[in-house]
Amino acid sequence: MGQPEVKRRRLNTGAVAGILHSLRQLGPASPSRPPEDAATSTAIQSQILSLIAQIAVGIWRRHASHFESQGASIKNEIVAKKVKGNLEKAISLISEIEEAIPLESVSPAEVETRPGQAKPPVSQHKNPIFATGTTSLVPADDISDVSKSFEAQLSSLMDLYQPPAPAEKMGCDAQRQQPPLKITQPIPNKSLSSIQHPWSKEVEQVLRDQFRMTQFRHNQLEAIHATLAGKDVFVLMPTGGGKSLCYQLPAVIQSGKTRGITLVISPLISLMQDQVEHLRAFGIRAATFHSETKPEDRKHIMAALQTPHPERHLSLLYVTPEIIRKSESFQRCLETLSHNKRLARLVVDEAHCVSQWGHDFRPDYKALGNFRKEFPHIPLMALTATATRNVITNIKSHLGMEDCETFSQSFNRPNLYYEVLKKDKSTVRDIANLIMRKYQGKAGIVYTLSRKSTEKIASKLQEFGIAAYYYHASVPAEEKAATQEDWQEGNIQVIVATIAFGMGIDKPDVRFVIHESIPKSLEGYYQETGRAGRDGRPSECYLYFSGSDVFTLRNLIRDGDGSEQQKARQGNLLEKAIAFCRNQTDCRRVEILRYFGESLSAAECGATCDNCRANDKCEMQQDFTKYAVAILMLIRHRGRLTSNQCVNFLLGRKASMERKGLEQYYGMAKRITKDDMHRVFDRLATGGALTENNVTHRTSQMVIQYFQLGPNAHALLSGEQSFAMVTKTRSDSQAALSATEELAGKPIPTYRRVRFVLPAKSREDYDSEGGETSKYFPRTTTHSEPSSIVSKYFI
Ligand SMILES: Nc1ncnc2c1ncn2[C@@H]1O[C@H](COP(=O)(O)OP(=O)(O)OP(=O)(O)O)[C@@H](O)[C@H]1O
Repeated sequence: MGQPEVKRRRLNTGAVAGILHSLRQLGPASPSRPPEDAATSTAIQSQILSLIAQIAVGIWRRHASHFESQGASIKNEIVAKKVKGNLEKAISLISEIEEAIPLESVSPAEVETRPGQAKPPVSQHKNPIFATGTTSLVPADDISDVSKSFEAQLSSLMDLYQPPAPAEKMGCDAQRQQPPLKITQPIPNKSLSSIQHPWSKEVEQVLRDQFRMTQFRHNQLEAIHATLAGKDVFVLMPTGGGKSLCYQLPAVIQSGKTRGITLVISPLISLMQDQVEHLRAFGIRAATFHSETKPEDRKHIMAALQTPHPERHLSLLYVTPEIIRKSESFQRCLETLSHNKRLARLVVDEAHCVSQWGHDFRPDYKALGNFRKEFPHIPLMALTATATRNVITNIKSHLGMEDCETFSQSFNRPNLYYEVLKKDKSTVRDIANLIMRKYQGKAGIVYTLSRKSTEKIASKLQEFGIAAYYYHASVPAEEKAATQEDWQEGNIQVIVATIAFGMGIDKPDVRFVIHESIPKSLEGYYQETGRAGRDGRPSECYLYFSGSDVFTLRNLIRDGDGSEQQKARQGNLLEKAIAFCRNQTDCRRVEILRYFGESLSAAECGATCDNCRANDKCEMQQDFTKYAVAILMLIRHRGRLTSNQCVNFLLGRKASMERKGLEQYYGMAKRITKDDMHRVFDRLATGGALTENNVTHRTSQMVIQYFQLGPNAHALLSGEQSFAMVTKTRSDSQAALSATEELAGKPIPTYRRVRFVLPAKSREDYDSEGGETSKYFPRTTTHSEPSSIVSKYFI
């Protein structure tokens, strides 16, 4: 029987228009909705609009040949309409494009034999939005790929847009049952009245009257309840998610299980001061205590802490970890506080600084490990926006809070677009053009590696007429504050900075973050890009990648003062960042989230990264079964292995592993790239063929990320299942990036032969994370464990 002919389906703009009509009917803020909903509604509408524009551009790209003459102008117009927020016009332009695309007949056989794609059922689309008239949907169609991801995102946005449920049905339980909210917006219509705790009423009142907020964001209330109940709490929230409220609000509650002062450890003096000013504006008593606090203020604070009711003088005290470590008189105050049962909790902000495994370890944070031993009954709260699973294990074990309540949230920042570009001699000019073309009057940050290059790039941008200014650790404090303020107020458009700039920045409308050079780790990259789009509106992140930057960073690590183990750790973080840059296949959003142990389907990216958007990819389905099985066999043989041990052995690279009995596997993957082998490994882990087992090393306290066989290993080992992976390359950029790869991809031994040592002067030119901190918390060589190999140079 002849198979029916199907037609490629187009995006149904009529249905899209229908959705927008319903959105308008729902209204931005109906009288029954609390005011915060208006912001939510606007943010959702703007995301829907952005999706529509992305689809339009996607369709245009895929069918550019049909619009030789008018294509570019239509695309530009759509982008312009998107910027102006004109929904109707954007939709009608999509229709115009659609009209120009002829429906093509495709035989099912052709659809089925397309390489690298699963067999699609030829059926009507399940979602009525996309099931149109008589035209059948062929999911393998490239347009429907776009519409599928659009559909997924749109339906989750529509879920957020549901009319409010009756107040009595909402409450703590109702909120817990909600799927994790990926957009960091206040949870709409959450009733506070049904929360049953002795402190519930007071919490509600303080939120409204003192913090002047109407809603809690995702996990805030849960974290507050847990700490008020005297439990240890670990809060993982994306940048800008609202971590501060989780400890600031409980600090003023009188009806919790623990009373008195909330002690907050924070790594940056300027950050503390901002927080204290903010709290004082709300009428909350707060103070800072650090190396620069005037003696009379210190005396005053310490006297207050020793009174029977210190909370009458202070609710929150922000201190640097260095004070906890060094000041004996402060230690005595803490003992008195604890003895008087007036130390309500210890809060460790930016808790990733505790972990030597993380990207921004601070030796002074290490001393916090003693707190639990000295004050076993004081509840702890640790908060961070960037921590991989093993860093989390490390922080908890170091602070002695393994049994804490953990509140984690998706790290996904759906409004951010990610793109990696090739860096060459004209990069600064390209950056200037990009800013002038796309970001007229919009704020942004350009990150670069060295202090000198911040100054050079800023002056180059100024030559183009861009209001740019530099910022790095050795800029005098007053100038730094003035630069930040000017940028915050819009007098400076672009800050060109080392990583010294950023911690604690709460500017909502940063529209772009450009990395002019590769970041030292993906945690750093996530944190730095996280400064864009805190208002939830679409914003872009560009990273310029070059082999010479990799070369510089590898040498900085190699020539650092740390132990071999520490260098290996720093090297590992950098290698992951390099692999991310060189990857032209996988969705960048998926890769970032995978790094933090979170899984997301590429469809959910909705073409908001360069790899998902690229239409010049050449796809190939490759069978990697023998390599996947080899990984599993090695791990079965050894019980557990790290991904590097395993991959290096198969690649035939220097491996510490005993080869006896495993000779057949050593070097068997020589022809495969290291990145592809890591991709195979990662996919086995996400597919359940491997399971992660993080182990804290007893003596060094390092967390080692081991992998063991997982429940789905058997199917591969028994030959029941094969393992294929799509490899894609991008035709134009491939040549360009592989040229840089030639340098970047070279193993370290090559550099050893041509020993390259950065002159000491140039090493000083690089900043560590929170470069300002180094000034206040000098990391001297007397410390046995330097904070970070790279940062050692910069202090
Ligand atoms: N429930 C809420 N309702 C409205 N605004 C809120 C709420 N919670 C926090 N905010 C606001 O959100 C912004 C970000 O909060 P906050 O500075 O605590 O984020 P963060 O998680 O510490 O971010 P980062 O990791 O980047 O420092 C602040 O302006 C804060 O006032």
